[in-house]
Order: sequence, then C-alpha cells, then structure tokens
Amino acid sequence: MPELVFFSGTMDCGKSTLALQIGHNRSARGLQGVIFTRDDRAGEGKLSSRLGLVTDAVEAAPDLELYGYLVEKMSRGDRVDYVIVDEAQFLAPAQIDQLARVVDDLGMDVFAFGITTDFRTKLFPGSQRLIELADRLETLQVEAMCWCGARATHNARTVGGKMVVEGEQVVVGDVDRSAEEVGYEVLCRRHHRRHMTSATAHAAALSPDVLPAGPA
Ligand SMILES: Nc1ncnc2c1ncn2[C@@H]1O[C@H](COP(=O)(O)OP(=O)(O)O)[C@@H](O)[C@H]1O
Ligand SMILES: Cc1cn([C@H]2C[C@H](O)[C@@H](COP(=O)(O)O)O2)c(=O)[nH]c1=O
Repeated sequence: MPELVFFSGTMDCGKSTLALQIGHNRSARGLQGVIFTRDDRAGEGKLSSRLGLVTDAVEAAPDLELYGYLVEKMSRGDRVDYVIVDEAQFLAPAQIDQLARVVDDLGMDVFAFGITTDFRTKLFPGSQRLIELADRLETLQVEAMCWCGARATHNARTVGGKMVVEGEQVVVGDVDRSAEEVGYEVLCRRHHRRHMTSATAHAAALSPDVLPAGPA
C-alpha cells in the first residue's frame, strides 16, 4: 500500500541526507521520483544536506498545487513513481492535503521530511497537518545532541549566541552560524526552557561567581 510518511527530527539530525538516500536507492532500481522542497538554505529549487550532497528539486512555492503539478507531468508522458518532500514544515496545510491525495488517488509513496516545532516549540502548520494525515510518523535515528550531552529535542533560535523567543516563525538559517548572525542551536527541553545555549552556559561557567576561590 502506498503511504504518506513523515520523517521528523530536530534541525541537523540528518533528514535531508535520508531524503537523498531514499531517492538514490529508488533511482538505482530504475524508479523515477519528483523531489519538492521549499526555502532550502542552498537556494531555490535545491535539496541540500550538510554532508555536502545537493540535488535539484521543484520549489514548492505557496501557490503550487502539488497534486495538479504531478497529474500534469504524468499527462505529458513523464513517469512518476514516488515523491520526496524536504523542508515540509514550510508547506501550507492545503499542500499537505494535496500530498495525501497523491498517495490515495495516484497510488504513490510520499516521503516528507521536516522539523515539527519552531524556535518557540510551536508546531509549524505544515508539520501539524502531516501529523494529522500521515500513515506513518518516523523519528530520525541519528539524534542530535544538546551541549550538555542529552538528546536534543528542541530548536532554539539565537542572536549573538543568546536564545531569542520573539520573531517571525520562518527565518531560513543554520546551526553553527557566527555569533552575530541569526542562527539556530538544538537543545534538550530542560535547556530550551531555561534559554541556556552553549554560549550562555559557557559564559556562566566562566563567571567569577562560579569560579572556585583561588589565592588572592
Ligand atoms: N563533517 C561531517 N562529518 C560527518 N557527518 C556530518 C558532518 N557534517 C554533518 N554531518 C552529519 O549530517 C547531519 C546533518 O545532516 P542534514 O541532512 O543536513 O540534517 P537535517 O536535514 O536534519 O538538518 C549531522 O547530524 C551529522 O550527523
Ligand atoms: C526552528 C526554526 C527553523 N527554521 C528554519 C531554519 C532552517 O532554514 C530550516 C530547518 O532546516 P533543517 O534542514 O532542518 O536544518 O527551518 C525556521 O524558519 N523557524 C524556526 O523556528
């Protein structure tokens, strides 16, 4: 039975890499897929992994009707066996409904990849709809780690290394950005709740208040 599968995890846990691997394994067996993405860091119409691989993709702009796109492609004689969607959190809920229709009416597997929650721990609308509609939810196996060594479960947005909690839901960016830039850091829930990033934890550890008393 064809399925709508939602592979989710924090930022930097290997979602795009897995998307590329699934595509590679299927194309190695002669299957043909369509890859959709939205607002990848590498630019429009790209699916990129931090392992260095990048492939062309169809930019799923807000006004792109995904079911109609695939039907039109097939009516031109192109074969489509499966669909991959990266950065699925950025899709509109209606586009996720279109993906469910692709599975049910066109009989294709759809593999969607994305983060579930934003920097304020709120579900992205696209991810919420995927959780509601997916046949299967898969949590990525390669767990990202918080600076404390615990499993990272949340995405923090940082400015100058400090966690921020105000701002637009969507700001394309990356982990390991220089201190001045808007960036992201994955944290365990305990440190996300306390707004403790690696930079602020490091600064606190160096503070004279917590240094052991030495000779005068
Ligand atoms: N230099 C590296 N060597 C080995 N693995 C790396 C390296 N850089 C990144 N990775 C792996 O790639 C993962 C990020 O992959 P990516 O597919 O870009 O993540 P996501 O799409 O979930 O944000 C990291 O968690 C890490 O496992
Ligand atoms: C938490 C959070 C993330 N984003 C953006 C930042 C990146 O461009 C993507 C996630 O990409 P990845 O391949 O999973 O690393 O989402 C955002 O816009 N808003 C947020 O709150």
